[in-house]
Amino acid sequence: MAVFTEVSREEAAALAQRLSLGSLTDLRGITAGIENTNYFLSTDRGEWVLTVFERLTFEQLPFYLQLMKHLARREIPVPDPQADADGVILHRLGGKPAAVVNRLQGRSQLAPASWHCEQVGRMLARMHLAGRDYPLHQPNLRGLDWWIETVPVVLPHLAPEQRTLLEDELFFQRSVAETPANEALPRGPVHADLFRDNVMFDGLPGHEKLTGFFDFYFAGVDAWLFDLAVCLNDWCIDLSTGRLDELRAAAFVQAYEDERALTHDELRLLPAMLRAAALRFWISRLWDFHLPREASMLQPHDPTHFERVLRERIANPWHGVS
Ligand SMILES: Nc1ncnc2c1ncn2[C@@H]1O[C@H](COP(=O)(O)OP(=O)(O)O)[C@@H](O)[C@H]1O
Ligand SMILES: N[C@@H](CCOP(=O)(O)O)C(=O)O
Repeated sequence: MAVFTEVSREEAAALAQRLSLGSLTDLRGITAGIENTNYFLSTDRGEWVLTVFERLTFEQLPFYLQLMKHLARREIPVPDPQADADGVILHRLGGKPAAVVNRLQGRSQLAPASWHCEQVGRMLARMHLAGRDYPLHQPNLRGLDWWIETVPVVLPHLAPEQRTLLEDELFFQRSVAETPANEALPRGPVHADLFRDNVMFDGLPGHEKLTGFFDFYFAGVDAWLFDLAVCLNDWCIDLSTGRLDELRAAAFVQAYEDERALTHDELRLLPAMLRAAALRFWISRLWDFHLPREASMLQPHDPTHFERVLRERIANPWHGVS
């Protein structure tokens, strides 16, 4: 259950009115999600999602909300934060930060085929290009510095062969990070967590169309290739073995490249970046699993999945579409 902060109908109606969204007709708590309180808010003018932020602060939120606004203005289908008459998009409910965004239609595609991957790949590249002139800056807070800080915290909970893998991979990634090729990678705002459950599709089975990307609260400025690698590891994978599914991966990358061709350095670093993306989520899942935060209400994700993916990416490097 992900309603940590109760919002009354009166509070929601007043906020909807202030944002010129019409008269409230329905307010329903959303059970999915682990970080924030989310409600579907309906008015006589449409459907919206009201989020009360439980972890992110008033100081941190402008980077994420303004990024969504920036992308929405450039016709990337992402939730568009609604402004009041003064242009303010960050609101306050129960003393906590809150936002209202438009509701994306449809549902997540949890068993994607090539045509879903193509649509996500194409839109990912468009999103990267649309973010080039985004003026705010925040690093990827789950990047290399965070791995260096967190690996020693999780190591004591691991078996000897897992420790070796984790330490060796961190060493490898630190060396890659210092190379000129890595420094030359094109960068900009990235979603950094664009898994299947953060994308919506709508339409009849077999004919689904992408309706949007959401949950931008791990976004930051990083290499575009990192975003691509995170997606390949989730959208184009055989979940039981961790192997990349060549067909879906090729469809994803080709569609991405229809919008933006990968550079020579990106192609060269793709195998290392697929390892980096697996490492990132192995570390965060280990951290959630062994050091659960007090407020966490849901079962942590299985860390062994990303350990398997990492071993697989090391054993069978994937160099992209030839
Ligand atoms: N803009 C949106 N449009 C449609 N559904 C949304 C939107 N934002 C969130 N949701 C729904 O709410 C659920 C929880 O959102 P999520 O961002 O994953 O929460 P949390 O930040 O708590 O992890 C999603 O799985 C999705 O079903
Ligand atoms: N995608 C990550 C978890 C991030 O949490 P989210 O539910 O907010 O997307 C993972 O699978 O480990």
